[in-house]
Order: sequence, then C-alpha cells, then structure tokens
Amino acid sequence: MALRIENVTKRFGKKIAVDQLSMLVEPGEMFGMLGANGAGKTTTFRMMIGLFEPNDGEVTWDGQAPQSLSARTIGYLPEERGLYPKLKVMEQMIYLGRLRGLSKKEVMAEVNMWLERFNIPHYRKAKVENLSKGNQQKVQFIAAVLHRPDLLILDEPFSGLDPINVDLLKTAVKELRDGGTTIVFSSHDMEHVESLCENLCIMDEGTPVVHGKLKDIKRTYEKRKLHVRADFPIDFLEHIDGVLDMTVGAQETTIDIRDEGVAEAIFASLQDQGGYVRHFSVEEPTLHDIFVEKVGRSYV
Ligand SMILES: Nc1ncnc2c1ncn2[C@@H]1O[C@H](COP(=O)(O)OP(=O)(O)OP(=O)(O)O)[C@@H](O)[C@H]1O
Repeated sequence: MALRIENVTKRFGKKIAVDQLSMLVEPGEMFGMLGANGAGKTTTFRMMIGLFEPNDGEVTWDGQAPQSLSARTIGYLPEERGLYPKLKVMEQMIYLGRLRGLSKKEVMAEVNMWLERFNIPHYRKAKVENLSKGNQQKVQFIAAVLHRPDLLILDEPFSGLDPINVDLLKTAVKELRDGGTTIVFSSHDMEHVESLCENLCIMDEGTPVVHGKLKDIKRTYEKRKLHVRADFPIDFLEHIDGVLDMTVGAQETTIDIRDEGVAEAIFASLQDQGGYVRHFSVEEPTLHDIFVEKVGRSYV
C-alpha cells in the first residue's frame, strides 16, 4: 500500500509549483516533507488527496489514483485549518465522521478517546471559536484521524503549538505510525523532521533538493564541525590540510573540516603539543548543513 509520486509536475499558469517530483512512501512509514514558504509542499499534498491533478506524472496510493479511493482511506490535516467556528466540537466531529461513513456512536467513542488523550475532554460541547489556537489545532487533528485512515497527511501539524503540545502530538503521531498508519507530514522545522522521520524530502522552489533516508543523506555528507577547548593557543591548527575554516569563540574554537579523517590529524597534533585539552568533539552534520551545501544558501 505504498504512496507513489512519479515524476509529478504541477503548474499554475507559468508558475511551476512542483517540478518533476518523485518519491515513494512505504507502508507504515513516517515521511517528512521540508521546505520554506512556497516550496511546493501544500501543492504536493493536494495532489496526494486528489484535490489537484498533476499536469504531468502520477500520484497513487496502493496503485490507485486518490480520486478513486474511499473517503475512509486518507486523513488530511489542511494547512488552512477548516473547522466551522460556530459549531460545537462534538457536533462537528459527528458531521465529519458521518461524511466518511462512520456511525454517530463510532465517532463519539473515537473523539472522546482523543479528547482525553489531548487533555481537553471538557471541550466536547464548546464552540470551536471559543478554543485557543492550539486546542483548535488538536481538534483539527482529531478530525483528520477519527476514521482511522490508512494514509495520514499532515500539513504543518506542529506550527502554532507550544512545546508541551508539540510533544503530545509527536507521541500521538508516532503511535499511529507504530499501529501501521502511513504518515506524511510537512514542516518548516528541520528538527521535527530529524526527530521523527527515517525518510524525507527537502523541497526548494518546487524541486526536491535532498531526498532519501536520513542516515544515507548524512553519510554522503563528509564535512564535519569540530569543537575544541584547550588551555594553550591552537591557531596552528589552521595550517593542517583539510581545515576549511576556524572560528575562535570565547569558550571554544569551532573548526570546519573536509572529512572526519582531518579530525584525527587535528587530534594527533594537539597531543603533540602536550597541553591540556578540555574538550574535543566532532559534530554530526545537520540537515541544515546539508541543505546549505546543496542549495548554496541558508534554508530560511
Ligand atoms: N492555487 C494556486 N494558484 C496559483 N499559484 C499557486 C496555487 N497554489 C500554490 N501556488 C503557488 O505555488 C507555489 C508553491 O506553493 P505551496 O503552497 O505548495 O508551497 P508550500 O511549500 O506549502 O508553502 P507554505 O509553507 O508557505 O505553505 C507558490 O509559489 C504558490 O504561490
């Protein structure tokens, strides 16, 4: 039941919103879509749910076009949150659940379970407009999952939530994934994607610039950052082959190096000095480092 995006392009007039995007989301996987404003994430999601047709290429879930899937197959948290402000939470959920073929009883059981989990059971009968932005977002999330979809698409699920609620939602999303739901979510925030996904795609102006398994992406990036704190001057390190840049801070010196082998050479030459080295560490590359190298500018 994989989600396949094959060579998909979507244009709006002359604007190419998504340009030859291919990606595969395996069943039961959590896949992260990263990209700054206007990168093409929402357009991609709208093609996944069948709201937009690609100009070229194909989107399928389990071999079928999204338009031909049952209303229960996909759950979608839209970026432009779309709840009816005047309706009460449970009324609204029952309405949405019935549209997807659930009975009132089924919806109520499911929604009550989620409201408890999100620590807002007392809002069952509250009008949506009277809820805080974060709580409205939780309710919108419940609307996306109440029919237990096989494929869950979440557009910026963490934006606007405080850190406690981000954790609450992350835990819920992980549990759904562990229960077999296939999840695709977007975020501007690289850390959310690094902490949740094995596979990811970074979009930039409609084009996938970094794509694949997080582990493999990191492995192919050789540059490293080194942090050194020593009780003696270490400026001589800048002459070592493979040192790309050195920044002397108040506490420690940060050294950009060509690859991890250079760290060994630096370590050996520090030992030769015979002084006391308080700190020596090699930093893993972040997604941000990788983006900067690929695209030639900062992410946001
Ligand atoms: N319906 C539309 N008509 C015309 N242009 C559109 C339409 N939808 C999106 N675009 C354009 O396509 C590009 C990609 O937009 P999209 O909303 O997919 O990006 P995004 O990555 O979701 O950005 P954000 O993080 O700001 O939501 C943008 O330049 C946008 O202006």
